[in-house]
Amino acid sequence: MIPLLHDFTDSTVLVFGGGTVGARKARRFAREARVVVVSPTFTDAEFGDVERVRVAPTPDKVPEWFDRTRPALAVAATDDEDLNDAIARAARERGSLLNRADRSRRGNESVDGATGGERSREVVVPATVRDDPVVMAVATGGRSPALSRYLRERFETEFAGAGAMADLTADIRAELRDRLPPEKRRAAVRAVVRADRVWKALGNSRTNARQEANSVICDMLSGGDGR
Ligand SMILES: C[C@@]1(CC(=O)O)C2=NC(=C\c3[nH]c(c(CCC(=O)O)c3CC(=O)O)Cc3[nH]c(c(CC(=O)O)c3CCC(=O)O)/C=C3\N/C(=C\2)[C@@H](CCC(=O)O)[C@]3(C)CC(=O)O)/[C@H]1CCC(=O)O
Ligand SMILES: NC(=O)c1ccc[n+]([C@@H]2O[C@H](COP(=O)([O-])OP(=O)(O)OC[C@H]3O[C@@H](n4cnc5c(N)ncnc54)[C@H](O)[C@@H]3O)[C@@H](O)[C@H]2O)c1
Repeated sequence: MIPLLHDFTDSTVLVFGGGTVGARKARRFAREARVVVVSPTFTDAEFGDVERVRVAPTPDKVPEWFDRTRPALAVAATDDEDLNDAIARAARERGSLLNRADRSRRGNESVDGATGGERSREVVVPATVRDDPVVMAVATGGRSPALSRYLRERFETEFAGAGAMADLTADIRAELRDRLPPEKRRAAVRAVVRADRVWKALGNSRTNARQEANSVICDMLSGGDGR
């Protein structure tokens, strides 16, 4: 599987299942997509700004929900395996992406009678660290979601300030565009993102970080390594 970032603006995500997992997926996609959650019961957890439909479709009724909502992505998060299989079939037939919460992937093992190729529209939801405009995603091929979560927590601590660093270096790159030749400009930006003192300064204020970055660039241009 190859990670990609997908823009869900103006798209619909159809979630089946109103349990803890359905709520987590609904929250995740509601930041961008219109989300419809279909389930006979809804847990107390936060679902975000979503449309809830309180029904329990049988497998033969699932395609109607796809026709009604035309989802870019469907999430099968019910505790009913036959229903999750029907959701997977409908997603394949209608050309929607599919996220199955009830199956970790083990090689090409058959799921709902699908062959490896037929699972080509399946997606895994990774553990995600977001510090806009930076996003980091972790997956384990479905083998160990607990490890994904642990690594995500480590990244959150280790890379605090990454969003601010992206903004800072974007500004620097724009300002150096007319002042340095491309090779030197790239070297300057690389020196800044690698400089511990800039990361430390980002924890205090952006003004400090900018000053540290300028000094790293001066050092670099005069032959030092900038750290
Ligand atoms: C990353 C994250 C994103 C999210 O869901 O938002 C996510 N699971 C998270 C947490 C988590 N899930 C589970 C535990 C308990 C510990 C454990 O079992 O490991 C914990 C940890 C916890 O809760 O602490 C149990 C579990 N998960 C799946 C199954 C079914 C199965 O394996 O058959 C079962 C067993 C059910 C059972 O039998 O009990 C399946 C999937 N879970 C995935 C994603 C996909 C694979 C991602 C990958 O490749 O790593 C995949 C395949 C499908 C999907 O959902 O996309 C989110 C962390 C968010 C965060 O905190 O950052
Ligand atoms: N991806 C993950 O991280 C993860 C974690 C734990 C469990 N799981 C798997 O995901 C499934 C869901 O987990 P959960 O903890 O949210 O379970 P849960 O039992 O809390 O929730 C299941 C939901 O499905 C709903 N449902 C039942 N029949 C339905 C129907 N016909 N149509 C629509 N909705 C229906 C139930 O009302 C309930 O809201 C589990 O069965 C498990 O296999 C995945």
